[in-house]
Amino acid sequence: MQVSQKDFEKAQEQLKLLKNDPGNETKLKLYALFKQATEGPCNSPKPGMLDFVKKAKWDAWNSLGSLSQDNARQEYTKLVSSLISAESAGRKKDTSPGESGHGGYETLIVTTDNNITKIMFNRPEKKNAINHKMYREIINALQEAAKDDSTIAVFTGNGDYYTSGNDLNNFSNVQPSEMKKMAKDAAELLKEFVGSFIDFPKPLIAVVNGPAVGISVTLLGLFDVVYASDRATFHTPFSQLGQSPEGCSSYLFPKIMGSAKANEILLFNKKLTASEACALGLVNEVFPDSTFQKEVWARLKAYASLPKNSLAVSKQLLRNIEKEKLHAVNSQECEVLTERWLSDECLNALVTFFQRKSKL
Ligand SMILES: CCC/C=C/C(=O)SCCNC(=O)CCNC(=O)[C@H](O)C(C)(C)COP(=O)([O-])OP(=O)([O-])OC[C@H]1O[C@@H](n2cnc3c(N)ncnc32)[C@H](O)[C@@H]1OP(=O)([O-])[O-]
Repeated sequence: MQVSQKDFEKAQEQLKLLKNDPGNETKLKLYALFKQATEGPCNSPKPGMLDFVKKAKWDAWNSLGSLSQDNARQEYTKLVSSLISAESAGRKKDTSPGESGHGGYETLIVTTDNNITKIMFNRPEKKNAINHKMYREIINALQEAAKDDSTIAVFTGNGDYYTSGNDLNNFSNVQPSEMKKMAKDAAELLKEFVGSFIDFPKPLIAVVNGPAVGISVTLLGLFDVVYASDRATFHTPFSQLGQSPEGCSSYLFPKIMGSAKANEILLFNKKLTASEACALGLVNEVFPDSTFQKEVWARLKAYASLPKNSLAVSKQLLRNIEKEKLHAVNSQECEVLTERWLSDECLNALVTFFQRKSKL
């Protein structure tokens, strides 16, 4: 997209019409892009350490390096336009007073409040099963949360389930001639999906409000903290479904809980109670369901008031040691699954589910 000087000036006018404060980080970004667009790379002397505001502005501008004035104009205009559309999308109906809703999601409720971006699975009538749309929306929500003003991001489920994992309808209505393509596309989506958890730059917390199945369990190894209600259970019925582990669990579960315990869970479908998952190190702490929400959100509010940048750099230090390995594991798991999805074992398990002969 080529942005003219006129578009750039229009964006400056539009910015004045914003009703909500976009937050310091976004304001610094806008400042830096504006300076780069109008004056080119940072050319002023570095302010003293104690001149916090000037230093933050200088750092933001300087961080743009040799970005061209054209590109800076373009990025500035794009950022303003995204702020305007987010504001005009308005607050979602499901938000409480004080929460700002992120519009445009069908399968999730995404809100930001008290420096916490909450991403809530929202298909309660289907036990929050993750259909293709939800995979895509989660990837988008994580991208948004990485850039927004929140300090931490939290996943939870609406209704009685956390989530029942992959929506098995993702595999239905596929013509035999399209099976290979379906498996390849699904593996690509899964790789991108898990990759967005591996790369997420801020502390990521799971508030497991009820039973969790399949991929929603394996992904927990990629979260920084996991809190669970005592109603929650953790089940990865991969063999039963003719499938194989994903979410980097083939590497992270043995690391978290030791091979023997991981084998029972990942090979033999062992379903864990919340207290078992806690004893194995997959869950940090279990709360009685009656006080779960109150206790957990009070704690998260306190975490989210800690210095945001310090938390982000610390999270990244911890994650970066393993990032490459995790991406490699993710690729391999997706490759194996591509084959599994074409196997008779997997097809038979799906037929069984849809015939309602057995439930897990
Ligand atoms: C891609 C990456 C690899 C990922 C692997 C995994 O995640 S492996 C793990 C994959 N996950 C599984 O294998 C879990 C499969 N699901 C189950 O075994 C059971 O539904 C249950 C135990 C979760 C809840 O039993 P319950 O008797 O309490 O409730 P209910 O059964 O009456 O459910 C209400 C409605 O929701 C529907 N629905 C729920 N979950 C799914 C789903 N995942 N899919 C589709 N639909 C699902 C259900 O059909 C029903 O729809 P209806 O009839 O109203 O149109």
